Amino acid sequence: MGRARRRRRQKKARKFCVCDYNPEIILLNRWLSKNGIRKNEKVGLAIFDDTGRGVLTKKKIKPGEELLNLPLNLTINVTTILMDLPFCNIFLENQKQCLLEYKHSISFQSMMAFYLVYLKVQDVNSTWGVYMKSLPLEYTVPYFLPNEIKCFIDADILSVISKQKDVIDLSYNIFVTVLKSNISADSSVQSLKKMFTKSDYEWAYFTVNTRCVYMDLTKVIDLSNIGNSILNLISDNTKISLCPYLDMINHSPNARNEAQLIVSKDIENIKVRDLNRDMLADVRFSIYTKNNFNPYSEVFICYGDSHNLKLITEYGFFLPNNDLDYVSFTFEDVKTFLNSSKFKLSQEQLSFISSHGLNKDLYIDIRGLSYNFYGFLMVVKYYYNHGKDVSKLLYSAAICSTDNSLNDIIAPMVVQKLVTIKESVNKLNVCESKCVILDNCVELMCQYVRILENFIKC
Ligand SMILES: C[S@@+](CC[C@H](N)C(=O)[O-])C[C@H]1O[C@@H](n2cnc3c(N)ncnc32)[C@H](O)[C@@H]1O
Repeated sequence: MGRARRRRRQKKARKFCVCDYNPEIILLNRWLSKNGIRKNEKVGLAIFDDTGRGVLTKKKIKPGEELLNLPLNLTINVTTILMDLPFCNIFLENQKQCLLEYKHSISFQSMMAFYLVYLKVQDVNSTWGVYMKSLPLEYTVPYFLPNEIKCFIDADILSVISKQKDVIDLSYNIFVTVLKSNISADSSVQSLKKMFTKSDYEWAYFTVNTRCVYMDLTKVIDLSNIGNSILNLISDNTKISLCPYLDMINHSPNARNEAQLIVSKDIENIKVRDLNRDMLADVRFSIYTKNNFNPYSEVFICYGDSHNLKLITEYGFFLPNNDLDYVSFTFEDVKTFLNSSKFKLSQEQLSFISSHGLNKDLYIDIRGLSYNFYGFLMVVKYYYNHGKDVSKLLYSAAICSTDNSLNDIIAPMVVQKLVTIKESVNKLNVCESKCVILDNCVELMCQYVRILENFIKC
C-alpha cells in the first residue's frame, strides 16, 4: 500500500474529534496545570464516535509509561471533606446530635455525593468551580428511565435500580433532615440549604458512581482515631476519590494499569484533627499503563472485570461480545418450576441444596450452567439414585461438567424466560422514547436471548 493511501486509510479510521480547544477544556487544563498536575504530554481530550469523551494519545504510548500524576490536594477524597470545616459543620453545628443519631448510617459514596452538591451550589470561581463545570450534565444509567418504560425492562436491571433507589432515598432524606436542623451561619451552607434538591443529589450520586477511583489513604491518615469528626457517620470505608482528568479515561476490559500513592516517609498516620493542605502538599497519586497505545488511538484503563449488567446499571454503557454476561435465575423460581414438573424436590433434597450453598448463583452463561446450577440439578436428578453418591458427583462436577441431560430438566423454564424476554424486547423496540439508556437495556436483553438460545441448542 502506498504512503498516501495508507495515510488516507488511517484518516478514515480516526473516529474522533479533538476537544482540547473547547473553552471549557482550555479552562480545565489551565486550572489543572496551575494546581500541579503532571500529565503525559502525548495525551489530550477528544470525543470518540463509539465511547464519547475520552483521552487520545497523539504518539505511541508504551507499557510502563505514566499517564497522569496528580497532587492529592487536586483530588476530592476523604481528606478534602474532613478539611472543609464549613461542610463538616453542617453536621456538627446542628440542633440534632448528628454523630450519634446517624452513626454509621451513611455510605461514603453518599457523603461524597452530598459534598458534590455542596460544591455545585458554590460560585463557579470557588476552588472546585472549573472541575465542576467539566462534569457531565447527565448520566445514561437505567435509574433515570421513565417509569412507563421500566415495566418492560428485565427484572435483573430493575432489581439494581430498586437497590440504588433505596440507598439514594434513604441518604437524601437524612441530608434533608440534617440541613433543616443545621444552625451554621456559613454562606455556602445557607446556599445548600436553599438549593438542595433530589435531582441534584441523584446527579451527584451517579457522578461519584461513574467517576470515582480506588484510593487507599489509610497509611496517610489515622482513621482509627476519628474523634468527633463526621467519619462517625460513615458506614463503610472511605477508599474512593474523584480525580480530575483521570476521570476522563474510558474503560476497556483489555486495558491493564496500576495506580499508586507516592508519599514521602515523614507523612504517616496524620490525626484527623491535624489534617491540613500543606501537610499533604507532597502526596501524589500516579497512574501508569501496562499497555501499548498507537498514535491517534484512545487511551483506556480498566475499571475492573465487569459484566454488562454492572456496566449498564453503574456506568451507563454496554460492551458488545462480553463473555462475562449471564442470565440469573432465583432459587424460588427454579423451585416453583420444579414443583410443577415431575422433578418435585423433597425436604431432604432442599436441605442438601442449602447446606452445600447450591441455592445461590444459579445462572446460565455462554458456556452453559453455572457450577452451582449444575450441582443443584445433579441433586435433583441423582439424589435418590442408589448407584450414585451425590457428594462425590458434586466434587467431580467441579473438575468437569459434561452431563447435558441436566439441561433438559430446566429447558421448559429457560424457554419460558426466553419468550418473556423476547416479548419485552419487541415492546421496547416500538417504544417512542428512544435513548441511549433504553438502547443499552435492549442490547443487554438481546445478549440474554443469545445466551438462552445457545443453551437450548446444546
Ligand atoms: C470515568 S468516566 C470516563 C469519561 C467520560 N466519558 C466523560 O466524558 O467524562 C466513565 C464514564 O465514561 C463512559 N464510558 C467509559 N468507558 C466507556 C466505553 N468503553 N464505552 C462507552 N462509554 C464509556 C460511561 O458513560 C462512564 O460512566
